[in-house]
Amino acid sequence: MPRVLQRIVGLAFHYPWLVSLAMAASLGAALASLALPRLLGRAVDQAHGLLIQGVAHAGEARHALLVTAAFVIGATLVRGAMTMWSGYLGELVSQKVGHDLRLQFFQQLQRLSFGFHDRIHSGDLVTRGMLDLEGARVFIQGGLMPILTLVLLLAFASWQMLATDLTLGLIGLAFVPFSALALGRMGFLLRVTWLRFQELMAQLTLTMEENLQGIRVVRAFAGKAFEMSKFDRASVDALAYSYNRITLRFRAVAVMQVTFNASMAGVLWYGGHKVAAGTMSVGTLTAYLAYMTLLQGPIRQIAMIFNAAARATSSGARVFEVLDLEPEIADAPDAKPLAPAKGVLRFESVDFGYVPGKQILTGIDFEVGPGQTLGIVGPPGSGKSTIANLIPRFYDVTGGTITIDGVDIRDVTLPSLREYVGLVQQEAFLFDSSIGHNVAYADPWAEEERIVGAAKTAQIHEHIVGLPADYETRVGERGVALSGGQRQRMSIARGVVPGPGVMIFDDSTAAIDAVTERRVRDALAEATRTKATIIIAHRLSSLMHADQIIVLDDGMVVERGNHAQLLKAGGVYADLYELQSRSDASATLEDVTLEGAPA
Ligand SMILES: Nc1ncnc2c1ncn2[C@@H]1O[C@H](COP(=O)(O)OP(=O)(O)OP(=O)(O)O)[C@@H](O)[C@H]1O
Repeated sequence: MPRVLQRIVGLAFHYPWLVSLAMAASLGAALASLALPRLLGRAVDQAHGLLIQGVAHAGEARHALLVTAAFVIGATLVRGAMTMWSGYLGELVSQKVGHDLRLQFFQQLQRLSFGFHDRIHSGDLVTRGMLDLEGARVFIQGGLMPILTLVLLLAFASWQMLATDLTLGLIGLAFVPFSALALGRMGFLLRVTWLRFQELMAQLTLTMEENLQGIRVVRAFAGKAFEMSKFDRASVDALAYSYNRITLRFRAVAVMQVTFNASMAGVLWYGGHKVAAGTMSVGTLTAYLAYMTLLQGPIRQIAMIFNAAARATSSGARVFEVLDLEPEIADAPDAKPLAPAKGVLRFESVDFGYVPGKQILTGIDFEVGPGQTLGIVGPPGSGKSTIANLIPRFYDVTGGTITIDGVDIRDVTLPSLREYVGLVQQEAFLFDSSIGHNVAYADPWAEEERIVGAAKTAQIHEHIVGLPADYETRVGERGVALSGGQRQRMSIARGVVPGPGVMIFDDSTAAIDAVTERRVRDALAEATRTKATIIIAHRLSSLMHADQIIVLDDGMVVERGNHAQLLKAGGVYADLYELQSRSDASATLEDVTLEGAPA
């Protein structure tokens, strides 16, 4: 059995009692089924006896026939009840395993580092967590549970047929090698087909997800036809693989059915001759045929089991591939919770690259203590957000160190570090939940006054109280009911609630108008009075009050000082300030470089 299937079976055995009961019920169903051919054979012989003996022993024979008939009914009832129980318990176990796997998968997605999420698209992960996981789950009820009944039925019926009459038994089982060959071929090809099908489903999910997220862009740029053709291509390919799968399955079923029917005809022909010659009773031949009929259902089912096994092998491999990953960023074995004394954040010769061989940051040095503000400015792509991502250890530095009060952040536990570092990101993502829940996301037990206080700091309180259910108002999917600036202010409020020791604002006021931004800034200055604060911005008015400003270019610090010192130095910062205060407040350092120094 492939390792993936062994693992799935292992998961089912986390419920040993349920599995044992289901197996016992399967066993009961198989035994009851196996009793039927013999009973039927006996009934035929008894009826035949009644026919040839005439009235001589009619009462006795009729009684015997009735007893056999009662046994047939009893065996049928037992088989029905046991089949129902094994089906019910099998489904129960598989649902429990599905639930466990879903939880493990979701937990793993939370554990895995940003580097992993950069590499694998969320659409692919959604497919693995839903469709592939389902493929692994259904193997338990559709593959593992019926297998015991099938093996028992096949083994016992074959043995009975061979033991009663070897030649007739061999004729009856002649279909087995052909069926095994057809099944083996089908199983191998199906595994490949299922894998490709799952990959295509991931591609479809990805396209659909991207389209829903970017529906405004698609509509604005009339991209409907292009997106439709992209989706259609993947969908047509997936359909082709589905056809391929169905064809493979039905081809194998056809081989099995034809060879089975040929064997059955052989049994009738050879057995008929024996009955005619008086060397076999009609009842024995009937029992033979009944055994073969009994095998017909399982043989059809075997094709389905092979299909379920092939699907589970490819689907399970995709699920376990994610579950087996170790997060690149994890607590060191001897990590201790962060216990900051003063709360001084220091970058010492920090180098970083997202991928090997492509350096993004080089030799970054700075220090920011409690009550101090560091401003970071630089052209787009110069590495400002990357600096912000390194502080809560979304990624680890590739050179140098980041310390808090002299302790390397790689030596402290991740939860304590991330609790200590508050990051208000560029993209103001909001959950589909109430305003209050969104603001208090980092601390769901925050008292109302803290939530309201944070909203007031972010200058969004007035707007919230004007909404139909103020703090209970639901924010639409991804916060579409709010404007860009309102979402950014919500995001600032959310960053302020937990009251972390280091606050980082990554271009988090870009969508807010200049007047409101000034008010946010003043309120934030008060709220972050005792914290180490980092402000990343293109608009210099957002960070000119900072104690220290660093100017980044291509991942390196090219200028450093406070606003007055930088103006005096007359470098790119001074040029940008000139440009922004003269005309264009949204001008960036890229514009300065493009334009050259303003006149
Ligand atoms: N997850 C990532 N994987 C690989 N490269 C990345 C990743 N994120 C950013 N980069 C690259 O790192 C460089 C710095 O990006 P970063 O987002 O830090 O710039 P930035 O200065 O914040 O830009 P902006 O002002 O536009 O926000 C860019 O060249 C970018 O393409």
